[in-house]
Amino acid sequence: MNREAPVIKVEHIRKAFGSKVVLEDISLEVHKAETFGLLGPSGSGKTTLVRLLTGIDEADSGEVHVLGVKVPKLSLLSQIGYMAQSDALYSELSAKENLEFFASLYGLKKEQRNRRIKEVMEIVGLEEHLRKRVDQYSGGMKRRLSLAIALLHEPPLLILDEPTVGIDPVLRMSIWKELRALNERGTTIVLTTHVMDEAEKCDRLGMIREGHLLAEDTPANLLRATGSSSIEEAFLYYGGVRP
Ligand SMILES: Nc1ncnc2c1ncn2[C@@H]1O[C@H](COP(=O)(O)OP(=O)(O)OP(=O)(O)O)[C@@H](O)[C@H]1O
Repeated sequence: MNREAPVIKVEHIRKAFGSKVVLEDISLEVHKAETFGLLGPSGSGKTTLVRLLTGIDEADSGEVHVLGVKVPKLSLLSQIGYMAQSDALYSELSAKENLEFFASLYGLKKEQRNRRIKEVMEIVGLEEHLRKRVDQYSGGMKRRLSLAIALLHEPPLLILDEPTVGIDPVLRMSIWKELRALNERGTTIVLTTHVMDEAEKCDRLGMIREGHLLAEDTPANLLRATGSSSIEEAFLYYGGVRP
């Protein structure tokens, strides 16, 4: 049992776009140094939920607290490394210039900035492409650069929207290793995925479908509770598909 105050506390949030309800009565907690995965099919509301956590969007009702502060709060942004699904990069600039821009935004001093740029580019395996313009990057390379930017200022909370889409299995494995190392150093991670084997790697999983949180527990407990042999089967169980 984790007795520290949760890093994220979501209470009964609801979000609609026009008449379409996208999230309905979602409550969950994420604790320090865990990796919490949001698993759900396309359109289930994962991106909407993580955007509410960052404060980019606001819920219609309910509350979100991050690191003890009610969201949205501008000062929280320096505490969060957010990797959006669509890459927010300056394509006419080099990777280095992009990283320098974000580093200055986060107030990193020159020495720290240079050290971190080197470190994060090594983590994502792009150190050889530092000076290349982003418009010459492949889709997967852009994803990796976006992840590097999210890691740049060593935030205590990482919110990653589909971080490994378009990334090859070898690099994906090394990124997971790095995420684990970050956990061990105290970083809390929330990520979205619809890849089942990736979901299994999370400490806890929230299964989301059509804006409802179907279940939330460790992968092992979800398997046990549903008598499933795979996370995919457990997801189908909670979704009402019983073999
Ligand atoms: N700004 C918006 N205006 C209107 N509808 C929106 C908006 N943003 C999201 N939606 C709708 O909300 C629903 C949930 O979208 P969301 O992007 O959160 O899903 P997702 O689970 O992240 O999907 P994916 O895995 O494909 O990214 C979808 O039906 C989407 O069309």
